[in-house]
Amino acid sequence: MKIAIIGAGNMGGAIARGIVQGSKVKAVDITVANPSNGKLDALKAFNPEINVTNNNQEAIENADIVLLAVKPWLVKSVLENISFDAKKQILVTVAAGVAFTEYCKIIGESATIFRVIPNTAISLLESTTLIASYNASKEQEQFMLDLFDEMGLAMIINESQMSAATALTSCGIAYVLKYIHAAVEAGVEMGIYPKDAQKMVAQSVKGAAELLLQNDTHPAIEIDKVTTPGGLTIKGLNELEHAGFSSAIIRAMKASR
Ligand SMILES: NC(=O)C1=CN([C@@H]2O[C@H](COP(=O)(O)OP(=O)(O)OC[C@H]3O[C@@H](n4cnc5c(N)ncnc54)[C@H](O)[C@@H]3O)[C@@H](O)[C@H]2O)C=CC1
Ligand SMILES: O=C(O)[C@@H]1CCC=N1
Repeated sequence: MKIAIIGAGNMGGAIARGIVQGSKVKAVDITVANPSNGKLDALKAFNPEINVTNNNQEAIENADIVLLAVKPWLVKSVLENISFDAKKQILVTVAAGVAFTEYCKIIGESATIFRVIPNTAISLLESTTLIASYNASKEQEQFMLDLFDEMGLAMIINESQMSAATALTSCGIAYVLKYIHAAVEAGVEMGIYPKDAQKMVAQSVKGAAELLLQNDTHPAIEIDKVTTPGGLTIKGLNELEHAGFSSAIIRAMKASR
């Protein structure tokens, strides 16, 4: 299985590195294309067996999968400037907010296409990756699921849920980081060194996530375990709600759909 990745940025670069560390595709079978050399040089330094090029057409020659990792507004021009073979090749795209119908207009309705939305934790193989398919067989879906499962947790969903799920996971990681940033600032104001505060908060967030993932419980049950009647936590929780915390999160998620 040969994969061409067009665009070596945050997503394309991290996916190339992630695939190399997995078991599904060999480094020699990956070719990454990017207009400038800096990111390609970094990939070569990571694993010299990865092929790199400045030429998108050269990258996709002989590829079974063409993975598009450019900004959404470049998708059309990049696809129009390569000779993608919809009979032989599978298109995988990470562009957020670009529907299957848009790709069909360029490469035809019979093409097999996957929309894949990772988040930036893919660089640590800790992504939540959403996958929607168009014209794909069960075997092709399973391959994509297995490929991205090696870079975190991958889930197959319908395209109709892609925008909402992207808000929760791919945009959502930024909202979690925003919470961490704010909590660290609170720690600094209360006299804790930023580095210490960041460790404390980040590990607390990791612990909270693990409680839910490993115990499969509800957040309210875990919150109840923390909250002593008349104690410290309830004072802070009520402050959060007076300031509209839950409402702000819900509005943020809905705004980024
Ligand atoms: N950053 C994120 O958290 C996520 C991004 N996405 C999607 O991933 C896509 C890429 O985003 P990032 O990796 O963050 O952007 P980026 O800007 O880091 O990477 C894009 C890369 O494409 C290259 N490029 C530009 N024009 C090109 C061309 N004509 N041919 C080949 N390569 C070209 C750029 O040099 C750059 O290295 C976007 O469509 C975005 O919607 C999806 C999920 C999460
Ligand atoms: O902000 C964005 O549009 C991209 C897609 C999801 C995460 N980052």
